[in-house]
Amino acid sequence: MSTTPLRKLIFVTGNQNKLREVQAILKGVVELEPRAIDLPEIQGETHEVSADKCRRAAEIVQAPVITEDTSLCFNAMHGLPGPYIKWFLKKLGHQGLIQMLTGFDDYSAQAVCTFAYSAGPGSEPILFEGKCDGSIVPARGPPIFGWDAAFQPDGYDHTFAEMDPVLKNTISHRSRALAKLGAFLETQN
Ligand SMILES: O=c1nc[nH]c2c1ncn2[C@H]1C[C@H](O)[C@@H](COP(=O)(O)OP(=O)(O)OP(=O)(O)O)O1
Ligand SMILES: [Mg+2]
Repeated sequence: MSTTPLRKLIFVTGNQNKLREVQAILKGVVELEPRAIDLPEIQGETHEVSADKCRRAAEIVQAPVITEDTSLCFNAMHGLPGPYIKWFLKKLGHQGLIQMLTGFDDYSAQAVCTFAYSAGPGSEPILFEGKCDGSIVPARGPPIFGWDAAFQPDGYDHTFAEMDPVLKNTISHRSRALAKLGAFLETQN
């Protein structure tokens, strides 16, 4: 019985926690070559930020590449902070995120993950989006990965930070986006 060699792909990200999850989810599908480059990010909607990151990454590595951008969208705030969540979290912490919503009284939120694939420099990125509905809660669980401790997915009693990582990786925004990316990569050869 012959086995097809795994497809290799460069994943540009400055975030080790993302990388760990993506490697776990894509295990056996794609062999990732990580590049820890912190790409500049434009302002705009999530899909615009994602596509721009991928174009820049393809220029830098001069090869096929994937990048990813994650948004945390508060429904009460019509999707904000969205792609700017990194800076809100950095300045305000978990407690500040929930305080932002006390005036609205609506704590529902959506985690959105957008992968982008470019076949190389000058090749327009293709996007793969995954979403997970939930709510912003007082932080519970180890504060290891971003806002995981403050996000509780709908239908579960635990925050992402409290969950077994295997469970997070089966229900998360990231796993849903990667299911689409994986299916696309299967069609490429
Ligand atoms: O599943 C997640 N659970 C909790 N927090 C998360 C998750 N995924 C991203 N995050 C955090 C990281 C950063 O604070 C912001 C997204 O910003 P984002 O620009 O996509 O990530 P980043 O700058 O850390 O890495 P990259 O070099 O790939 O852009 O939300
Ligand atoms: Mg970033």
